[in-house]
Amino acid sequence: MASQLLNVPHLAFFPKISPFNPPLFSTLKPSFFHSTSTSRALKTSSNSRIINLQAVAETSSEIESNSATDTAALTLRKICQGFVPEHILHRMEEIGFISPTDIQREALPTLFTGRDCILHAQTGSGKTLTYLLLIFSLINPQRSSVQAVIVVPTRELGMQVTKVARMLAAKSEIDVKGCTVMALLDGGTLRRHKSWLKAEPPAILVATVASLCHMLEKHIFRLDSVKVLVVDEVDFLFYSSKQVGSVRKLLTSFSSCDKRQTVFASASIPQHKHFVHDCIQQKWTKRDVVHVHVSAIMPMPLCLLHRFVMCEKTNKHQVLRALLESDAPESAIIFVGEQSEKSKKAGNDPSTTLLMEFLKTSYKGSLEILLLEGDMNFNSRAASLTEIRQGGGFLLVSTDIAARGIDLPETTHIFNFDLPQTVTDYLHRAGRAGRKPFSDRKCIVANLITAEERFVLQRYENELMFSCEELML
Ligand SMILES: Nc1ncnc2c1ncn2[C@@H]1O[C@H](COP(=O)(O)OP(=O)(O)OP(=O)(O)O)[C@@H](O)[C@H]1O
Repeated sequence: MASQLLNVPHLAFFPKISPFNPPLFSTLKPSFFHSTSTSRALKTSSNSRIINLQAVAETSSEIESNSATDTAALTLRKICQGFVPEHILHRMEEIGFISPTDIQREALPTLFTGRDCILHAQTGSGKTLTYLLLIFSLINPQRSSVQAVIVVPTRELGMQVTKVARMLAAKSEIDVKGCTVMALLDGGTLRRHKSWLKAEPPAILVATVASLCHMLEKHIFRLDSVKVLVVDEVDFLFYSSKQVGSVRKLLTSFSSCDKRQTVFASASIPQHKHFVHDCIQQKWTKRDVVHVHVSAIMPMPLCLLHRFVMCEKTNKHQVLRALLESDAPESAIIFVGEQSEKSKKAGNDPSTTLLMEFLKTSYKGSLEILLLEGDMNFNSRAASLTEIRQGGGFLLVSTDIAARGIDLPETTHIFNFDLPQTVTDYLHRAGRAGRKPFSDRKCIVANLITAEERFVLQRYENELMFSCEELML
């Protein structure tokens, strides 16, 4: 193991809080929200709509948990017994899911009562298993209809969720028919899926928004028999993707919140009180939706140690190589910014290509160098992740496409070769490391910044409440 990683001094967390720069990540706002989170009635900047948050408080409720209570004896089996079929519980334990994570302990009892929930917990905290256990508690594999839909933002996340669902649903003697899980993802062969959906609908459908809406608009199937609708990375789908219109349609036109249980999940729900309000007002959820907020005062996992190296833009490749040599990560993701339209038009090579070329010629370590970016075709994207999952250490050069939801538990280091554009992006990129729920292993998030970018990183530190140590090379 790398000496750098083992010898990192224990960082005390002294968030830099100033009255002008409030540290509450929960008050982060998409640009169309007013910034004052404390007032009861707020005006949105875009349409002067008055929001009465009191109304939200009267209907929905919030479970806020910041510390792990003494529940050593509480197992996932105990929480799920009587709700989740025995053969799923057995599989769950075979895979190694024995003790509940905080979100599983806090949310599952509420989910089993049938209430809509917003699962709001740190990256790598086990939200996927939480909603999958709910789904397995509700579906009947003997029925030939789509009973649960999980909506995800990217094909990669869809493949990952499908894999976990299939692992849990693996055929058993009890469940003779087996529970079918279909991945309906952008870039797939929709023709084959159309016939499959019509002939033998799967019990669980994991889908990206565009592919799902295409099938619904073409009347290939309907959501009538859907008991649970999950939207994973919900804030991304609502605030950052171009598909927000389709997501809204999915929640209100193609199905009704009264007829299903709705679950939203993310590690970041900016302005969550407004979001809960919108859920109720827009009928995305029922009125008594529960916001389960775990580690509300600690948005990022404590096992992440954050550092920065100040350097010239022109010197970043060399600095990265020096960091790779000194830290010798077991596996790492190197995040690079998207190429701008202007740079594309000018015919420049994207930073990802330049970095790949540099690493291939000058990195002398043993890790496999792989690339993942949106412009690659779907097959190459799948090949990169498949190679990673086959084991062995990797250096994955990626744009933000790998920042959401991707679970590569062996990742010990994140390098922000380019600083992320937003504080939310920082949280999700950093959260690709430190993904072993009960491990106290420290992981490193290293930022390569220019002097002018220091204040941006400082802002991220304030808002996400972490402290970044300067590293001198
Ligand atoms: N109860 C458990 N015991 C052990 N490992 C678990 C448990 N629950 C989940 N995990 C593991 O924790 C890791 C992170 O889980 P998951 O991908 O669901 O995180 P997440 O909360 O969805 O994170 P993100 O917000 O980044 O998407 C996975 O490798 C998963 O297998």
